[in-house]
Amino acid sequence: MIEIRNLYKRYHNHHDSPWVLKDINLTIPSGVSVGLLGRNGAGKSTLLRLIGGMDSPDRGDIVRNSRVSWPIGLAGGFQGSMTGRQNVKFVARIHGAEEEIERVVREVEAFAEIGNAFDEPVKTYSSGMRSRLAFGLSLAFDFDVYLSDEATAVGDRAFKAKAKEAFKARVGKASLIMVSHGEGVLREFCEAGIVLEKGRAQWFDDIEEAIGVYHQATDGKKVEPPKVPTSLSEAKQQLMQANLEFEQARLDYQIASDDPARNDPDDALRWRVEESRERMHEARRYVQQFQSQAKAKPRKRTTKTTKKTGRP
Ligand SMILES: Nc1ncnc2c1ncn2[C@@H]1O[C@H](COP(=O)(O)OP(=O)(O)OP(=O)(O)O)[C@@H](O)[C@H]1O
Repeated sequence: MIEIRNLYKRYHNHHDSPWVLKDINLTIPSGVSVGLLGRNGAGKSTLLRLIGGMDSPDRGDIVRNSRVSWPIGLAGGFQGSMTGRQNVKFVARIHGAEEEIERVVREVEAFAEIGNAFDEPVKTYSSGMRSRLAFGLSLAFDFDVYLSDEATAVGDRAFKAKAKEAFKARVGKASLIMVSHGEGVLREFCEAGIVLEKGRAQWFDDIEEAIGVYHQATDGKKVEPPKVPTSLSEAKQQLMQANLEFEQARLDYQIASDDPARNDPDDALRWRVEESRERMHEARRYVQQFQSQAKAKPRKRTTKTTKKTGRP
């Protein structure tokens, strides 16, 4: 269980600087995976860092009765002049896993899949390679609660799939507190949700309810959880809708990318494109499934009957 009591946080220590988080009171039960939602700048990463003990609150307390990870994939802590292998050994040693160093190194090397670069200095890595190393490192240790800040957004499709599998393998043994703009990812991994709005936090036992409240607060939209189609025509209708949503998301992303005032479209737009593409693929799979079922079904033989006798 993690208890957060009367927590306040702001970044500049003069009195008129705004509170990023004010008077947060939450109890996160053991074994419950939680999604953190809120618009850009709402304080999600700040809260996650505070829970992980990487930063301290201005007021209030966080009581952790379980082993809590650092945010998965946090790549900032590596020593640039040391190789990936040396960094991993170093962390394993300070984490008190002296007798397990070889296992940790093996697991991180296998997970990160960065080839010979594992023995090159980390300062030569791309940000994706750093994230892979950091992701592998977090997962090589057993925690009761893993913290994840957009960690599933790292890497290409294959790596994302692998990251998801790694998370799934831990469900049951450990829980997650996850920040993501990807609602599909939150639905997949979290049961409960916390919505941050104007420095305050609201707890929901059901992630679906949290997603609904978040949308209501940000864009006034009512969202429905994705439905499994029950017929070919329903599947086709969903595919048409998914195509439209994908095109719209792509257009919004393109407009934001072309806008010289924004140097980078935000994560929320990127996630919308990714997720609507996923939904489109899924909708297409359902259509194909119904079509092949229809083909496989033996057609009912219609036997002609004569009107008068009723006999064939
Ligand atoms: N190190 C820092 N120094 C000063 N201000 C900061 C720092 N980190 C975050 N902030 C500010 O605190 C607020 C909350 O930031 P935070 O990154 O926690 O939000 P977030 O909800 O995770 O946002 P996003 O969805 O954009 O990642 C923002 O206004 C941000 O500018």
